Amino acid sequence: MNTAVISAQGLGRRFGEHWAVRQLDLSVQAGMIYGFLGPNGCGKTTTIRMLTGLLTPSAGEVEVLGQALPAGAEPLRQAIGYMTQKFSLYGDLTVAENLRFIGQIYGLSGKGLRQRVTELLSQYYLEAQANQLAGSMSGGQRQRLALAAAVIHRPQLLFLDEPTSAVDPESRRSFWEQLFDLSAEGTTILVSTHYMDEAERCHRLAILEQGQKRIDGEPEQLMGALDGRVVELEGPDLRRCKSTLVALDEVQSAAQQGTRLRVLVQPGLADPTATIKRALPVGYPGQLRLARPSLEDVFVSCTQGGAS
Ligand SMILES: Nc1ncnc2c1ncn2[C@@H]1O[C@H](COP(=O)(O)OP(=O)(O)OP(=O)(O)O)[C@@H](O)[C@H]1O
Repeated sequence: MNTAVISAQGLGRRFGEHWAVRQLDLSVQAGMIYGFLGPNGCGKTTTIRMLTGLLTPSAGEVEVLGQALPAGAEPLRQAIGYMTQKFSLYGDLTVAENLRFIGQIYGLSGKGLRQRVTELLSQYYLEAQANQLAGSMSGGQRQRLALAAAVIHRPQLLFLDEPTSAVDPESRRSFWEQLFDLSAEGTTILVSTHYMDEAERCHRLAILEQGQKRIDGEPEQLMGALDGRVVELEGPDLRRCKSTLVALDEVQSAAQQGTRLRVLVQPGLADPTATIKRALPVGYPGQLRLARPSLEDVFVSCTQGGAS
């Protein structure tokens, strides 16, 4: 895993006066599942559209699968798969007809096309729906069909733009199993999401906010870098504790999770639990302990804490 299939320097895109993506440097190695994590409007779709050659950058250099963009957009199109946020297949064609149609666009025909459609129907658990109109399927079935269509031509590189935003947790889990299967076969995957649990499944990820990359790395490393900075408080009156604690210079943020308050302290603090204890009312009966950092903590530490 040491060949960059996506490489960008200073990539940017402006709409009028507004920079939707700014100064983005990116390197995605072959075989990797690379995640873009960020809230709505942070520039995930705009970046993916530039990397697929569909949108011309306003600034920067970008090379995907050896093609400099936008010049190499046409040859690139045959080598990549792209699953957009919106269901873009034909609701009035059946599942099998949709796959045959997309297969033909990618130059498959005859026995090869029939075999590939049969294979995909089985692999993506769509055999029972083969003759059903795509428009009448459930969210999870549509999403499996969209993924099957995106990989019909066995692309080396697959772009998925918030692929699971409209499906239930069970469908999301099985969708990710399919992504790991594709990755194990050597497909490089770039996936955007605003779900922390999905981002944590990626080999590597970038956190985007307001069109800029705030941080990137392996999820475990990013979380490990916050060791010793997350304190969990369990006790009564957490709303009032929160307003007291966020007013401290030593505290970067605090967020309630059920019966607990997670407090992220500034880097370099010698004894975070003691600092927090001192700030709480004398005799406050709550429990304080250092907690294992989560990806949400990473997100809060490197952004303005905007809700995703
Ligand atoms: N064609 C366009 N014309 C003008 N502004 C645009 C256009 N496309 C995107 N933008 C703006 O660029 C910013 C980034 O949008 P983008 O769709 O890339 O974000 P996103 O992270 O994919 O969010 P979402 O998940 O909501 O699609 C937003 O402020 C959006 O309004």
